[in-house]
Amino acid sequence: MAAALYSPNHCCSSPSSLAAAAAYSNSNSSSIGFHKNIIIPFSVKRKVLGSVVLQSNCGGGHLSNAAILMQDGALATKMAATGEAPPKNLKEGLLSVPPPVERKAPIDSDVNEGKSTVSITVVGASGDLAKKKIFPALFALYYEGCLPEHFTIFGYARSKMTDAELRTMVSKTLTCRIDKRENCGEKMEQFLERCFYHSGQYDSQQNFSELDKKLKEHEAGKVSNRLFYLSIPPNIFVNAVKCASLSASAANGWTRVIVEKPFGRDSESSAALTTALKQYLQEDQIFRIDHYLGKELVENLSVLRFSNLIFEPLWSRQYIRNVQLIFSEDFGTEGRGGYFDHYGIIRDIMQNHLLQILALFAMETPVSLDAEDIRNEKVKVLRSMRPIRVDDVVVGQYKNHTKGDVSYPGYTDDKTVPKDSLTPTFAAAALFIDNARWDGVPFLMKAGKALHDKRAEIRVQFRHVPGNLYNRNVGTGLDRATNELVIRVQPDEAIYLKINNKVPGLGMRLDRSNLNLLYKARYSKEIPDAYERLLLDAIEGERRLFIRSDELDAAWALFTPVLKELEDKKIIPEYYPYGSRGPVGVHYLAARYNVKWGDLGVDE
Ligand SMILES: NC(=O)C1=CN([C@@H]2O[C@H](COP(=O)(O)OP(=O)(O)OC[C@H]3O[C@@H](n4cnc5c(N)ncnc54)[C@H](OP(=O)(O)O)[C@@H]3O)[C@@H](O)[C@H]2O)C=CC1
Ligand SMILES: O=C1O[C@H](COP(=O)(O)O)[C@@H](O)[C@H](O)[C@H]1O
Repeated sequence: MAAALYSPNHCCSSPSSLAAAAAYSNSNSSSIGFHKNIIIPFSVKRKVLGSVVLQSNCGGGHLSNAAILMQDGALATKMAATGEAPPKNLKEGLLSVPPPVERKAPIDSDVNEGKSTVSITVVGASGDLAKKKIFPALFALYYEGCLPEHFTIFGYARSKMTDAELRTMVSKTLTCRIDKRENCGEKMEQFLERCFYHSGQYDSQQNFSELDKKLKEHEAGKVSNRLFYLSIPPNIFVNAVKCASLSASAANGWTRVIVEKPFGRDSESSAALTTALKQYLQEDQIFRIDHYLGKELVENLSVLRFSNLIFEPLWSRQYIRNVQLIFSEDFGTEGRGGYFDHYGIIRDIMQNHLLQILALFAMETPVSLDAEDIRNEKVKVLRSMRPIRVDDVVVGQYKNHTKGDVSYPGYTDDKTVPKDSLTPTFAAAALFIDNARWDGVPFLMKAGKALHDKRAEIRVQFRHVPGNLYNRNVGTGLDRATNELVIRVQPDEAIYLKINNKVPGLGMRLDRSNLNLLYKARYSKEIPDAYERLLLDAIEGERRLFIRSDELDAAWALFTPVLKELEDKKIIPEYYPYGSRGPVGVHYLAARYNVKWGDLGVDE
């Protein structure tokens, strides 16, 4: 029997391991995979017309190598990324190899073959994000066998720490999704042994040269690739990039820099940041992270739309009445008030996370899944957007609230926030895309902190069924009877479609039900954290989920004028109690466009 095996390049490239896996797959076993010649569990096994396709834990759709077991038992590999032809002696019609999902970005085959190294430096390693997200994500990748064979992780910050102290700090925070898994302790030990620390200033080339020296020792003469993750406040981005680039760039491999948001606070400062970064880096070395693009359900948005015939034909003004992009958190700016007060919720969430989702949602079909093709389509959406009117924006700020014995602080109770701050902790806005597909469709965004629940979702409300035979049975709630598609990004990831159906029985009464794909009911595997996907992508040179500079410019061009107007006019936010549903103004905004917020309805 013939078998076709697909594997991500970084996990599985050895022909002998592929052969072993192929043989194993033929033995009617449960799902398998392979890593460094050792068979490890895989998550998915599918039959494709007599061939067996395996996907690894490291990438799902990010497939790059296909190993083809031929009839005579010989094994050949096909580099999907290079488009190399299948082996000549492959008998025609023997195999059905589904087209690989190509990653056209250069796949670092040297890394996979163990010839080169990847050094990851977390700049700002002593900080909140590094502890909370970056180190746990790196460990999860290591646990899953997704990091290259030769890798080293360095923490870099001003704080004085030894390697051992960094390891202790990191070990305390590895309370990630992996921590209850088999062999977690052992894996963690192995992971920590590959973590080191260097203390230095962010603007000292001398200190970065010292780091370079240490990195070289670990790279041991191999081709070196270096990834710097800037997990530091934005005012020191440029200094750190300058020093890293001039004094610690890879000598003979790639150098990439992940930059955390905020990328400026308006068009001007963002452009200045881009110009400054480009003094030291090429655009293709800069990976601007928007971690919402790494979330599973956001990643699934294009799959849902472009791989299901039933959605794409409805995806326009003809059938969609409005789209809602909703973000809410049930806690305030606790601990981050100093940062937040300079930015506010529009810059913190709307201009990046929600707008990126909107662009993905509304873009035309890209030519391919190639990063540039997708980003080209997103930019077109952003550039087709109508300027936001200040009247189409509602801003709010949370105030203190006591519930029972518990007292919740107001935003300005934070000592790092000025008492008279007008910074919005909540905002809602109506946006429009002036193109043929979306003309006149309101895209309503809403984002807030210290609200009654935590959620991020996309709601698509469809139009009424014309001449609906069943209007009579629906009664006056015609609005409630329209279909709604909900993509719940978090928590409890789900995609559900509200449909009308008949209540069973002899009468004719209509009911509203959900066709519900609840991920935790459908899949036993945990959903990886967004940072895992994005770090892996950066290591692989996959830019699809990172923000290109022209996307960033277009996003700022949309929001800068309205932000300026809100700030110049000193618009006073509507105050809402901590833990409430937010300012009532959002209902007036929605009503102006004949919209009802889906999350505030009776049957959300
Ligand atoms: N925390 C979060 O949840 C999120 C953070 N971000 C972004 O990620 C980046 C890092 O965030 P976070 O970890 O919270 O930041 P921190 O405030 O924790 O700063 C990270 C490290 O930078 C150094 N640092 C802090 N302030 C200064 C300063 N004024 N001058 C020089 N060095 C300083 C400190 O290290 P040392 O003193 O040891 O040098 C600190 O440990 C920021 O750009 C932030 O906007 C984005 C999304 C979410
Ligand atoms: O970028 C940010 O995102 C977080 C929310 O991220 P999530 O993955 O936990 O939903 C938000 O709290 C923070 O203010 C913002 O800077």
